[in-house]
Amino acid sequence: MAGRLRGAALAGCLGLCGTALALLAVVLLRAYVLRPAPGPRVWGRRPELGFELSARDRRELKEALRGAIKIQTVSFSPDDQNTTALAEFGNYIKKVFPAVFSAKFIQHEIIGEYSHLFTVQGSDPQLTPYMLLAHMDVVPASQEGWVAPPFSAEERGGFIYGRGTMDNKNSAIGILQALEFLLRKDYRLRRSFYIGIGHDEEIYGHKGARKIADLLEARGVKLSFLLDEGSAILDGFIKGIKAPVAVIGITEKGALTVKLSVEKEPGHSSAPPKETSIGILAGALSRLEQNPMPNMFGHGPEIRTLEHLASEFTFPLNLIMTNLWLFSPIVSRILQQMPSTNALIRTTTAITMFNAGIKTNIIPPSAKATVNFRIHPSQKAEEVLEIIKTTIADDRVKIDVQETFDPNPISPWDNQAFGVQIFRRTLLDVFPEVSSVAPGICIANTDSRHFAKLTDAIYLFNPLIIKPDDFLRIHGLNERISVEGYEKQVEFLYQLIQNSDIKKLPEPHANSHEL
Ligand SMILES: CCCCCCCCCCCCCCCC(=O)N[C@@H](Cc1ccccc1)C(=O)O
Ligand SMILES: [Zn+2]
Ligand SMILES: [Zn+2]
Repeated sequence: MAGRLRGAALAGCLGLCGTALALLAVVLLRAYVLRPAPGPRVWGRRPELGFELSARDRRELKEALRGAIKIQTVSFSPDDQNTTALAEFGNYIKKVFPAVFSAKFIQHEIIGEYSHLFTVQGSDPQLTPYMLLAHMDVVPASQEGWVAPPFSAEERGGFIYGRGTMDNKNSAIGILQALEFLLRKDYRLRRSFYIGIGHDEEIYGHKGARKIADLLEARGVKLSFLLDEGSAILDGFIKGIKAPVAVIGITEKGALTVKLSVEKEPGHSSAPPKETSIGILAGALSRLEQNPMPNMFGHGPEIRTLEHLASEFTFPLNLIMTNLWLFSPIVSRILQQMPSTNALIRTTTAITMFNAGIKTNIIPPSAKATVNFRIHPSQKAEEVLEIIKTTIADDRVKIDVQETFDPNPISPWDNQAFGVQIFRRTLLDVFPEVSSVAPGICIANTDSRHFAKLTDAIYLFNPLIIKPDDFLRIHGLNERISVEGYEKQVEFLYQLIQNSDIKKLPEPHANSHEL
């Protein structure tokens, strides 16, 4: 009997060890043998024109950006914009980019009073055009807390400081600068493209980008791809990855802004009711904050980001990332620890405004708050609204939806995706230190969502190397760009325009490490 028991225990143990070993074997096999091929391509041609800058070009490039930063194109709210500055910006680009404005094959139109649309006619009408998008308006900036005033464009230690240096005059001016340099070198464009520069991106883009999109749609335009702001070359954002990695947004989150309000009879504060409007609203807000929206890791493209970057991680994280089918619970717990990575895996909840009370001894008649949700790609606004109602669970709290839109559809990311291959090629040309290019999610919103009817290939990427510290400067204090970083951005755009002139993508080549 004892022998039989021992035998059974041994068999059980062997079974368990066997299962563990088999699991380990599968993990290793998947990690090292079954890794998906990155899909490299062989590109015969290099951009025709190299990006060599004279001292004069360098000065001109820097001063063009600095001049634009000094124009205070601030969007305060949908009905409060600095329209004088928006008009000045239009005059400014005309002055600074004479070749762009005088080329016979470039049509310039002003849309919605202040936005700009450039139609650059290439020599080959058979090639489907693409579009580069940017915006000129900026969010307000406080005067305090900056090392140099936010509209001074002061240069310090190799950086230009100012509102808009990263979001997003660097793109607006950078695109025009790249085209200006190409035109001055008599580059003959083959593929047509559009440049859109919106004037109200920071307040939803209804008068600028939306109108540009409507006009192009009415003209029957279809785009091979569209590139806008929204992600970057990330350096130090992800624990365990040392090298900078290019994460290109293939979708952006949706948004839902709700106004919550509670109305109550006012009265004398000496005999207060059990609950005031402020107390009731504060309770509702606290419930929203204490009960974050569900963790959706694995239901959206965030999992593809990690899979693409798996080989960038050091051991044993590389093993974990290659086997997310097994380790995703641990990974999702790690991701939710940092605000920027937490934003990738769930709909975020941000209480952004709170107003209540009129005098120290009056029971407040009303309390109001605004809560801004950014919706994970796997959810819809309607679903999020239901969760909000259930979480608040108090009929005294009135919920008004202010603005809402669902997440963008997911753009293609494969060997046939023209834009993706062009970005990869251009990154290789301009940022050789970047070894991985991965699809990702834009955690904020951009003007690009207005263009969904013109293309299914919308990509969000700024060719700038940014560190977590830089991310805090966007909409924050001391927004800045390094002069070198801006030169690289212009170089990227300069080469991207040339690379896009390719007729057809080269065939994938299994053994090449070019891309
Ligand atoms: C892996 C970790 C990921 C970290 C992400 C780092 C990404 C860095 C690039 C960030 C670019 C952000 C672009 C922001 C554009 C922007 O500010 N959009 C605004 C637009 C808007 C304005 C009013 C109301 C709704 C929406 C916004 O989203 O608030
Ligand atoms: Zn922006
Ligand atoms: Zn912004």
